[in-house]
Amino acid sequence: MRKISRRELLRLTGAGGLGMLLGGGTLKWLSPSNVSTSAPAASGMSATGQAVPFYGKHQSGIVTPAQDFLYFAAFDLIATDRDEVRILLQKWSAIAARLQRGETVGDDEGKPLVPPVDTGETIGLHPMSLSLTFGVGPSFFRQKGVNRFGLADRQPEVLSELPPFPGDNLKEEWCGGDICVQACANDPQVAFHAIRNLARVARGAAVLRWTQAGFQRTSTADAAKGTPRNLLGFKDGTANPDTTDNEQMNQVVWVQPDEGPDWMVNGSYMVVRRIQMRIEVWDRTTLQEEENTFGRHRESGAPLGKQNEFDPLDLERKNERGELIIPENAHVRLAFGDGTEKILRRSYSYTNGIDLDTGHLDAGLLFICFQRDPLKQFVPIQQRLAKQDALNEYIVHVGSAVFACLPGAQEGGYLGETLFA
Ligand SMILES: C=CC1=C(C)c2cc3[nH]c(cc4nc(cc5[nH]c(cc1n2)c(C)c5CCC(=O)O)C(CCC(=O)O)=C4C)c(C)c3C=C
Ligand SMILES: [Fe+2]
Repeated sequence: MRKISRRELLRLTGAGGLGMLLGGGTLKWLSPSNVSTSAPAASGMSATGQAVPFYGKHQSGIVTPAQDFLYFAAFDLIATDRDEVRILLQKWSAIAARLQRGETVGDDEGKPLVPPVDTGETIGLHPMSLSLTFGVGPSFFRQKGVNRFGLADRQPEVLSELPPFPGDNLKEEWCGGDICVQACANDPQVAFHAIRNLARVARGAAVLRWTQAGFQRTSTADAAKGTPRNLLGFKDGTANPDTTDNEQMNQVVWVQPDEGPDWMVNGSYMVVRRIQMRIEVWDRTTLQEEENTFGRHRESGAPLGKQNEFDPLDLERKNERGELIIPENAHVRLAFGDGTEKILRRSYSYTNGIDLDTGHLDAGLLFICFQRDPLKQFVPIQQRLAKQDALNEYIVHVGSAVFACLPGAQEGGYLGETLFA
């Protein structure tokens, strides 16, 4: 890892930025040996409170178990040269490793006359399985056609803006971003703290573009950790590929050595769609109509006509009147297609007060999925759904973004090292 000089750091952060946070002192926060552990000793820590390793072949937060809460942030770079971007990723990697261990950004002891290095709201808290997953969007490489950081020749062919889909009602304020950070944790304050502090140290290099908090039923509410339900009341995630099966994950999620670009091997592509639900309309719909919309039973999550949640879909089966049991326009039929396109979904519900246009609750799904190739996986599925899905009566896509999630970093290295090599 190339060391960051003090001059580089000060140029990047400005007098009021990290330079000040450091109190004119040393770059102590970057050193893993200088650890200010805010987390209590591991004894007595529940499984949900444990640390998820930051370093590894792949980034965490993709195939690692989904936590209860999400804080998602898309950033725009205001850095003007490539070194500033590299330094930002180096700083973020060092800090992310600390935060995932349950540590604060840095040691504040003995510096009463400067602002604390860390904002403090996680002092004394467990790591809470925090994972921080970083990705770069198409605009990271080219902004309005401009090769802004000299990295345009490294842009993956499959990392392009998603095509428009019928029915989209995308709002600028929920779209795009040069870099994303997906913070997931079993405590909302831990997830928020991570984004807040990453944004704080990015000062002078990147600014927040949009954020979205998300949640699902907590592991305390369902100790058995069954499939979570979305805000339409249905189990969501049943037919996901098995994240513990490496072979499946290599087929569906991880970029393989033969498909390039080389710097993305062991990374994955993330698609994010902010999907608003027309919950007032849904709440006036009969149970039968709801179940026909998804093609699954609400209570059990089983495919229509089957008993158990994990029974396979039978898309040919007809009732005594000769009608398909899972209707032609049911969500699962169209999402499954011919079974060749698979994605790993890792979505969270959101609520955002009231939609001022309609006076209704603003609630929905921050749909997040991972795949090796968004153009061959997400796009054809969404093309079928956008055209025909019975669910379209009850949802509208209002935000959209795509990111290349970097391969994992090795200890002593940083996220994006292969990209900047
Ligand atoms: C383009 C991809 C998908 C979008 C967008 C999407 C939106 C969306 N989905 C639900 C609820 C459910 N989806 C379910 C299954 C399912 N959905 C997708 C893809 C997208 N969904 C896939 C690939 C699948 C699996 C299909 C299969 O192989 O069987 C289900 C059923 C249970 C499950 O398997 O998870 C539900 C419920 C909502 C509410 C939504 C937008 C708001
Ligand atoms: Fe779905």
